[in-house]
Amino acid sequence: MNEQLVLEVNDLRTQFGSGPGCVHAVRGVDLKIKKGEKVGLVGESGSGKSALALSIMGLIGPAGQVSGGTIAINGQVIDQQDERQMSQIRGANISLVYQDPMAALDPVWTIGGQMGEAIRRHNRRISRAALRARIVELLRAVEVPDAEHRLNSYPMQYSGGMRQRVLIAMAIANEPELIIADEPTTALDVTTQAQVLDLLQRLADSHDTAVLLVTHNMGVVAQFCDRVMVMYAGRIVEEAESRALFAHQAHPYTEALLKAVLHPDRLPEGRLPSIPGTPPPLHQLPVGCAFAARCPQRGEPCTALDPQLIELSDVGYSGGAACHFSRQRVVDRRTERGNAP
Ligand SMILES: Nc1ncnc2c1ncn2[C@@H]1O[C@H](COP(=O)(O)OP(=O)(O)OP(=O)(O)O)[C@@H](O)[C@H]1O
Repeated sequence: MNEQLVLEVNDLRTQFGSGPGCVHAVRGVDLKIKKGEKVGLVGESGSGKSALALSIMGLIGPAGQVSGGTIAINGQVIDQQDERQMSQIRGANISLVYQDPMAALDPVWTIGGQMGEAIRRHNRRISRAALRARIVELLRAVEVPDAEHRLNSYPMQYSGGMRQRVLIAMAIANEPELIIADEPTTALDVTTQAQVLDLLQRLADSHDTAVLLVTHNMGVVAQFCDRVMVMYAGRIVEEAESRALFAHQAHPYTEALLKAVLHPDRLPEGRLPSIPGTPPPLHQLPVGCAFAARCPQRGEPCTALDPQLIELSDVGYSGGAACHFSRQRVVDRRTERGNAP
C-alpha cells in the first residue's frame, strides 16, 4: 500500500555564509513523513536539527540559505522563494512549535488575540462569534482551565507549561497535516514536560497529525516516536523504526548515544549525554565519514570514503544507516542471536 506522504524532502542542503567559512548545516538530507506518523530527530547540539526544521518551514532567515534539494508537501513540490505560498503553508499544512513560548508569543497581546490572529490568517471570513468559540474550544483542548476568561490574559499571566499548551493550541488551530516541534519541552520541568508531551501525543493521534519531534532526549523519543532519524554533522546517519533502533543500533554513533544515556553521571541538564570527542566543524569537514575520528569501530575506508545511507531491511533491520560497516554489524548481531526473530 502506498501510504500518503505529508512531507518528502530530497537531498536538502542548507548553509550559513559562503566561501571558506561557509557552514554546511544540512548536507543532503532525505526525509519522508507519512500521515499521522511521529518521527524523532535527534543528534548532538550543532548537528543541524533546527536548521533542517527551519529550512522545511522556509524560515531559515537572512543568515542562511537553502542551497539545494526539494521539499514536497502532500505530494506537491513547494517553492521556498515564493513567500506567499510559504505563508499559506505555514500554519495550514505545517505548524511549528518552538522551544521557548515567551519568544514565540507577543508579551503585550492577549492570548486570545494571538490565537485569533493565527486562526484568521487562514480563515479571513470567520465571524467574531465563531472565532471566539474556536479559541475557547482550542484552549479547552489543550486543557487550559477557565478558558472563557483566560483568553483575555497576557502570556506573563500563564505558567511556562500553560504557555507551551497555548503554542500547541495555535499549532493545531488550522488542523495541519504536520507539526514540527523543536525541543518543545526543554524549558519545562520534568513533570510538566511529560504532561505537555502527552497532550501533544493525544491531540496528534486524535487528528491523525504527523509530528516531527526535534529533541535531545532519547527517552522522549522512545516514548513518543514511531521512527527515529539520527543526525550527525548535517547528515542523517541512521534512520529506523523506534523499536528496531532501541533494540539494536546500526550506526556506531547511535550506539554511543544510547550507551551514554545509560550513564546518568554524564547527563548535562536538558542535553544529550556526551560521548567522547567533538563533532567536526561544519565549515571544515574531514574527508570520509564525519564520525570517523570519534568512532571506536572505524576501519580502512572510513577516513577515505563518505558512507551513504543504505537500507538494511534485506538483512532484517527496519531502517538504514550511513556507515561502511552497518550491514556487517547487523548480520553479525543476527548471527550472535542465532537468527532469533
Ligand atoms: N544564524 C546562523 N548563522 C550562522 N551559523 C548558524 C546559524 N544558525 C545555525 N548555525 C550553525 O549551523 C549549524 C547547525 O546548527 P543547528 O542550530 O541547526 O543545530 P542543532 O542540532 O539544532 O543544535 P541545538 O540542538 O543546539 O539546537 C551549527 O554549526 C550552527 O553554528
